[in-house]
Amino acid sequence: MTDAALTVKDLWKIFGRGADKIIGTPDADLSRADLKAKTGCVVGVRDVSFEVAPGEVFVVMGLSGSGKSTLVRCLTRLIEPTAGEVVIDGHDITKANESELRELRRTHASMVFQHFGLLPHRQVIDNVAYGLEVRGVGRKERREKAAEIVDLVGLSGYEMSYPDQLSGGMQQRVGLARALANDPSLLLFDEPFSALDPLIRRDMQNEVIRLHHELGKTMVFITHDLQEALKLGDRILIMRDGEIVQIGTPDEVVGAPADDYVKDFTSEVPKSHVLTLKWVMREPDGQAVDGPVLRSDQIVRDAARTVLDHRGPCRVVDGDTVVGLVDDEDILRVVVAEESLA
Ligand SMILES: Nc1ncnc2c1ncn2[C@@H]1O[C@H](COP(=O)(O)OP(=O)(O)OP(=O)(O)O)[C@@H](O)[C@H]1O
Repeated sequence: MTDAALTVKDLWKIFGRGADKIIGTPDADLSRADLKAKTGCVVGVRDVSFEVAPGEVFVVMGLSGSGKSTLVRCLTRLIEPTAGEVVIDGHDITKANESELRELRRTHASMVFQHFGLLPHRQVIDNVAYGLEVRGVGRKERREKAAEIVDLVGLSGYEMSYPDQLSGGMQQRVGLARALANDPSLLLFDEPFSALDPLIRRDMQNEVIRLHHELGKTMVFITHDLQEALKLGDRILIMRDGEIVQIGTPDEVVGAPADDYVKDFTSEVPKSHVLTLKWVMREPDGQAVDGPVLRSDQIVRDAARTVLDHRGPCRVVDGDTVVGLVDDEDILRVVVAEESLA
């Protein structure tokens, strides 16, 4: 038993007839293309395991067709997994019967979709209150709760509007409010901002960050956009052909990409915005050093001014221990590499 908010163990989804007979046979080791050619079945998710800690923002990213949507839908059995285990908040989703599953979806895991899925004939307030209504919460109480959440997502004044009177960004705020109204322990986002204009999209990302600070909910966020993943994620799972290629913090994914697929994703990222000093520092050489002391988990860009303003190397610490030194050259190496990309 772990205290993870979400545990996914040996999860498989194979689409097609006879899919459940493939796992455990040599055919399960075939590549996606070979399995399709031999059996007609398509691997959506292949033997995926990971844990998400309470309060963590866990991003799943990969190119189109890599299996992100299938994975997130398997978490609440909107798609039935072929094999494996999913435990949310101590509840084994894979063993739940229909009514337990409905209850789990209502109270433990809410989903925000790209196509908002709002009820067009209902006002904002009743869209947000819908989940509470289904749970049998009385009209007065659910409207009060919904009004609170509408305010929380910045939609005060629009309670009585209908979805088609709102912009895409605002509709997605309603989607977010509706998911939050159930007070779930886990929020699942399936590419929620992909259809929005870049500026609105940025606003919504900031909104998610703000809500996360305020509410501390555990989040699983699907995206194909690395910038979005780096901005939001405490950790990022990178998928290809249904499989995990790498799981790491943003600086690990950028600083030590697992293979060329990940390297390709990260090659255009401004490294100084993501890498921490840990990735650029040198070994301490035993010489006495004075001046500024910086934390190893500080982002290079944020530390740059201090380092560049100081003559000679600065100490980098982990707690009380000096773990390295950085000087102008170490900082400039990252920044100059970045400029050569531009
Ligand atoms: N119902 C289905 N039947 C057969 N194959 C499917 C089905 N749903 C998805 N697939 C296949 O499973 C693989 C993973 O698809 P999935 O939609 O999960 O990828 P994705 O990473 O979410 O892509 P996108 O970003 O385009 O949504 C793809 O090869 C897809 O064609």
